[in-house]
Amino acid sequence: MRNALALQQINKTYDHFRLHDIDLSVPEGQIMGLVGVNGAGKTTLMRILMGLIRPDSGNVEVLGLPMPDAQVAAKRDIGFASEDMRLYQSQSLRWHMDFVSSIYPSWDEHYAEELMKRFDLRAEQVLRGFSHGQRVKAMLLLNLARRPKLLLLDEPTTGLDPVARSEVLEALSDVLRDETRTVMFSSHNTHDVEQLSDTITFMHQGRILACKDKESFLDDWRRILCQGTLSEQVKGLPGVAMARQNGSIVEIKVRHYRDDLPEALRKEGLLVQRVEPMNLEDIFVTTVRAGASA
Ligand SMILES: Nc1ncnc2c1ncn2[C@@H]1O[C@H](COP(=O)(O)OP(=O)(O)OP(=O)(O)O)[C@@H](O)[C@H]1O
Repeated sequence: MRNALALQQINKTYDHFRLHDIDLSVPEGQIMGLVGVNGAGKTTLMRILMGLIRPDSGNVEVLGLPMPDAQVAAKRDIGFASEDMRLYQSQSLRWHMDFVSSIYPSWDEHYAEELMKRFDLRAEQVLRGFSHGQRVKAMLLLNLARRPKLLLLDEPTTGLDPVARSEVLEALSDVLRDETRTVMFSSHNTHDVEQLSDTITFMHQGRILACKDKESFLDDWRRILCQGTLSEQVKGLPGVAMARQNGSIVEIKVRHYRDDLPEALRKEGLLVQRVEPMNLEDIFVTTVRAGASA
């Protein structure tokens, strides 16, 4: 399968931040969710993919074209929605739709009308009067109706109420049905990401901590509850990412869980009471706090 985007050994340094040796690729037709806390570097990565920022080193290829050098050609087939993209406040949604359709021959008016109904937007309304949620939906409509080969969505669900969020997530999952379209979207919210993504990437402090499909994350991690006293030896057992004493209970979170771990814990004087799966949010938070790869 061909890659829709590929980043190789990307570095970018700002005064107080650095993207470190980013290697990341997304095959055509896949949905990649990029999860990271504030300041992780998600927007910087997306801007590099769009050719808006030139990395200090490394190679960027988007839809088979080198970026930023071929950005004019590549952008014909990329949709990019981010909060800081400005719409014209004094113009209506219809004006924006006409404007975008005049530039992009791939504009699908039928799909645009369908999205307008689904998002409950009015074409004649002037953007100044739009709420935050309506603005996000308008931005998505303008990008989705172009039917780009690659969609880059920077935090499309941030700041939306629960209803608007589910409408946006539904529209995005419809995009999934088209196997020729690739989507990369960023979020703080693991729930949104796990609903939509084939592959999930954890990013923190400018580094990729992990990149795999959801099932692999869930298979790998376990939370173990034991009775007893936590020792340094337990913290040093293979795979232990977090261990803490809570009264008489010891809680342990483990990556690369192996069936022989309960026996190793018993040898350290702990009485294992429960071994349970972890959800993606817990895995993400534990990974970030452990500061290691998942
Ligand atoms: N042009 C710039 N000059 C200096 N520093 C920058 C610049 N752009 C981004 N940064 C810094 O890079 C870091 C990563 O920012 P970025 O916006 O990529 O993170 P993010 O993961 O998208 O965060 P958020 O979730 O808050 O949007 C931040 O510390 C930010 O201050």
